[in-house]
Amino acid sequence: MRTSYTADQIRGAEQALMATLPEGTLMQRAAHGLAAVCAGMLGRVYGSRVLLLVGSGDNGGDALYAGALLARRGARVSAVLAGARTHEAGLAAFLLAGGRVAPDVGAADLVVDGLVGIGGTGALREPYAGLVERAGGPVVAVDVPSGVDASTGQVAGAAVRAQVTVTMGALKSGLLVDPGASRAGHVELVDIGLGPYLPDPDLAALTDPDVAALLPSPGAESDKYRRGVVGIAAGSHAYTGAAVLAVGGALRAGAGMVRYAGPSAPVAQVRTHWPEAVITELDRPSLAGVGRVQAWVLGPGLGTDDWAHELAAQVLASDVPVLIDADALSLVARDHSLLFRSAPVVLTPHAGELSRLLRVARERIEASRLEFVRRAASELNATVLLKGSTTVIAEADRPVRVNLTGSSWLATGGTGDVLSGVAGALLAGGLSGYDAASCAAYLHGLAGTLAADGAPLVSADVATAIPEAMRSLRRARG
Ligand SMILES: NC(=O)C1=CN([C@@H]2O[C@H](COP(=O)(O)OP(=O)(O)OC[C@H]3O[C@@H](n4cnc5c(N)ncnc54)[C@H](OP(=O)(O)O)[C@@H]3O)[C@@H](O)[C@H]2O)[C@@H](O)CC1
Ligand SMILES: [K+]
Repeated sequence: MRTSYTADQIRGAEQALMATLPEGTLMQRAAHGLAAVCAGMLGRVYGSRVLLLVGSGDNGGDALYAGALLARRGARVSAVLAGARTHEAGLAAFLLAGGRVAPDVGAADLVVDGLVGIGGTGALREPYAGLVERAGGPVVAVDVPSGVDASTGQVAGAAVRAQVTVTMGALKSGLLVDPGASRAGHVELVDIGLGPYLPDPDLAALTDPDVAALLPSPGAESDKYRRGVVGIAAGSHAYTGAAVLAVGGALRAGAGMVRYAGPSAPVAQVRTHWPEAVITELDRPSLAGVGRVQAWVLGPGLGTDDWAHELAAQVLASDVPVLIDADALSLVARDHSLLFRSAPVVLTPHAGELSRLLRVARERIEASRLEFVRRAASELNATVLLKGSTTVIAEADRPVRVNLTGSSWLATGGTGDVLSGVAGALLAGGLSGYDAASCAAYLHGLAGTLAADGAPLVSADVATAIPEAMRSLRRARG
């Protein structure tokens, strides 16, 4: 499990640790870690040109001490002092090591962004914003890319786009969530001894062994019912493919059995593609005769007419967990009373769907994914998986989970339907909504990477690659 923290949480831990150590120790640890990463990026330190962008706080101090270490190894290091004041001891060490102060940015083999760290607030002010825009060359950001909110990943104006971010003590949440995450590049963590002082994390991200340990696997006693029966209420005369893809996702993710219920057109398609599914053709929106399931997937391609509303109401009146996706999210956005139930609900919106559910502009959601996924989980009393450039999963009183797998090739029609089916299989297999949603996002991202392998994919390929993704996790676990 990887964990991350807000700026305030980091500050609290740093203060507690600092109280046990001689003054300046932490900054020295930070600077040594930073200089080592810079040296690695430069390859040959001697004779290389390094430019430090130095702000008024301790983030600038880290950069100056690291610059001093590089200067002592023969780098030509210059520093633009951008703040109204500069870390005094850091500047003295830098000048003593042969560093020089420059009036403005110039050509460099490496730029070190020490403008602001966890003390930054709001959009970068001048002269910082201009420096960020003028500086050329590969950038290593100190602690967080300047202009990215360390706690939320929000970017309010100009912001550094780093190749590498060297972060001190623990990950900051803004490095895991877009738009901040895509500004951070590769993140290197420098251990400064903060571990014992950190509180419960703000965010958590599952890794291969976590997901391998959570996934249900059949034992000697298993049969199709014990492994979990998933019901899929999806598809319509207009949209048949969504039903095929959701059923495929559920089957490939290891459902003991999939029961599909829908009208004749998608039934014909599902029957052709998935002889494994047990099918009920519906001539009216009723679940009578569909049989017992352990979880429902509701919504892909369902439509939003009265027929769809009635079927959704019946599914949601059941006493098993329900995953609500796509058209069913629109139905719920129009009629929140559909969500009044005691069994678990998992919602899987993208930003546009969440904007309808919360009645908040889509742009605001995209700029502030953490805030709105948390709000949705608490207001709608559900597990909420917000899809997008960073997929995040929220449930009341739990750390938000951030999904770290995925490929840009997954941004294609139908992949969400596969994700619903995968999550439905995991719910039926007994995972909680929180674990089912997080593991489904992880497997789906991994399967997307395997299926794409650097080239376009279609959504059916993602379902096909789910077993390979599971095998790769289990191999990693040994
Ligand atoms: N504490 C520790 O133990 C350790 C800390 N460490 C390091 O210290 C960093 C935190 O240092 P910090 O607290 O001095 O804050 P920091 O981010 O450097 O700058 C804050 C100043 O920036 C300014 N400013 C703010 N927003 C702005 C904006 N939008 N646009 C322009 N300017 C803006 C504002 O200054 P003002 O403008 O008011 O003069 C504010 O006072 C941390 O990230 C890590 O790198 C490590 O060495 C490990 C040990
Ligand atoms: K920085």
